[in-house]
Amino acid sequence: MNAQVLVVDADPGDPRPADRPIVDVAVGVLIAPDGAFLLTTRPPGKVYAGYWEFPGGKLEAGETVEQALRRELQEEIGLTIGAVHIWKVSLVDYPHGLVRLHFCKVRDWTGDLQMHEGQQFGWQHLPVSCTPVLAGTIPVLEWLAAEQAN
Ligand SMILES: Nc1nc2c([nH]c(=O)n2[C@H]2C[C@H](O)[C@@H](COP(=O)(O)OP(=O)(O)OP(=O)(O)O)O2)c(=O)[nH]1
Repeated sequence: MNAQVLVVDADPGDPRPADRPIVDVAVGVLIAPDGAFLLTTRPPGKVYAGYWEFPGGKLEAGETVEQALRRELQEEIGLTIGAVHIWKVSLVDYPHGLVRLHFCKVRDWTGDLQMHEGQQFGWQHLPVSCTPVLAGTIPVLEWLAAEQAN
């Protein structure tokens, strides 16, 4: 595995197989006109429940990243999104699986925000006030900070 993989909660006594399948995930970085971005908590019953992340979910068979993002944001938070700009892709090695995260910027949407899975949500600016943030999500905050510094 190359150096660009973020390894999370590694257990030296229980190495992970090198040939695990990669699970693709579409993630929405929803940015409001005032620059605030939406974070939500992982729902009860999921791995890392209660951790803060950007809304999104796994691609289903045959879906593009954009299609999956549209479906997930409708299902999870009740929003119909407009244009999707694929921004960054990262690979994260968790105990539960190896995921490839496709972070997409979204600046327009319609609908009322509804937490269909019992999540909490917050419109955040940097530095974020919510904690804990999911390990695979922390780099996004760094990318946003780097953009703001430019
Ligand atoms: N949505 C989202 N997932 C993230 C982020 N950062 C990060 O490492 N992940 C990881 C956590 C999970 O391993 C994976 C998302 O899988 P998930 O289980 O939440 O996806 P899903 O909603 O399709 O869930 P399900 O079908 O298993 O119910 O991506 C992020 O910012 N947002």
